[in-house]
Amino acid sequence: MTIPFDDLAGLRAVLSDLPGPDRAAAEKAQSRNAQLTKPAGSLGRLEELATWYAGWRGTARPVLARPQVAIFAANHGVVARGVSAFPAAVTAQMVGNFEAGGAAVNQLAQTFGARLTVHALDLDRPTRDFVDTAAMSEAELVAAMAAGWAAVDPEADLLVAGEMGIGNTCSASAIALALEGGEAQDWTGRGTGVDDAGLARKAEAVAQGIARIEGTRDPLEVLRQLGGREIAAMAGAVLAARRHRIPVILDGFICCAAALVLHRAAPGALDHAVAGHQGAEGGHARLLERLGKAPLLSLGLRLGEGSGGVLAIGVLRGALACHSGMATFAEAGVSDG
Ligand SMILES: O=C(O)c1ccc[n+]([C@@H]2O[C@H](COP(=O)([O-])O)[C@@H](O)[C@H]2O)c1
Ligand SMILES: Cc1cc2nc[nH]c2cc1C
Repeated sequence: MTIPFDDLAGLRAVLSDLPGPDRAAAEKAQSRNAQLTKPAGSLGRLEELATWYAGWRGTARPVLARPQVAIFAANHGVVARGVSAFPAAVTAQMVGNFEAGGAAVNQLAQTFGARLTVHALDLDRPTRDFVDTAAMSEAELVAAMAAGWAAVDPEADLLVAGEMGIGNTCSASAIALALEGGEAQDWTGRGTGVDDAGLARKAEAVAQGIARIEGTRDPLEVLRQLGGREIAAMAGAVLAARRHRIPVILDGFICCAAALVLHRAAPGALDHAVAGHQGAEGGHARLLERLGKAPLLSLGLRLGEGSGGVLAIGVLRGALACHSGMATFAEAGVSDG
């Protein structure tokens, strides 16, 4: 599908015209759920998950056939400030590892039957250091969001958006602080594992970046100012999924910061998304609260690369297998009470 925007005005137009779920399909799914051979409500959140998925796919008895995991990679100028435990070169090295099948997400995607696509975004051209200046120009922001949009397979029936980018927890923290307020420390965590001095440098970079753009509230402008490309691309991908009515499972802190931009830009923009997990990164739990999303899993992950979102495909698969495969009371000849 062609990309329906080539500038910020076009992006805003897309955000103001988001499709909703198929309510009739969701109602049919709800009524099927009520007839399945189990005490009402006994499958807990699996029941609402199946109904939610049915509504977005427009069918009362859906199956999950073509999940896609899209990983976006980019580099960050702010890394020069010593805000990560790893050097920027690791971003490109890990892209090679994804392509060779050697990363955690490769194993998880294979285990949960998802197709993995990897999208490296101008790795040789890091975004500018957001402490000093805007991370991206308008054209760069639009290009990164368009890359995210284009990465989504319109035939997919589930999207997990993931990322790889040394330094990107710093950028994600700054975005969260700009949009949600509070103190830099509230949103700044250890990322790949920085020590106390690194954590202090990181919180300082976040605070300075926010001071530089003081008063900027527009979510897309916050994203342009604070970067990075993979965060913008994830936002573009989640938006494209909405256009195709493809349900989304969100991953960790950085993915949720990308989602937050959409959430603040258009109320309800994340209705087609669930939170895959709550990770260990400082600020992720708070961010999920602000998104109004309860995580499906809580495993102490802080890897990124879509890992927690892919694990949650297993939960969704379980929910849909029960919903679409179970017998009704009438079919099984079981007394319904
Ligand atoms: O997803 C998360 O919550 C998460 C938490 C901590 C680190 N990461 C990953 O680690 C990298 C960013 O960490 P850092 O310390 O370089 O900012 C990036 O590649 C992320 O995928 C991811
Ligand atoms: C090795 C490594 C793998 C990653 N995967 C996602 N972020 C990462 C960061 C590092 C450092």
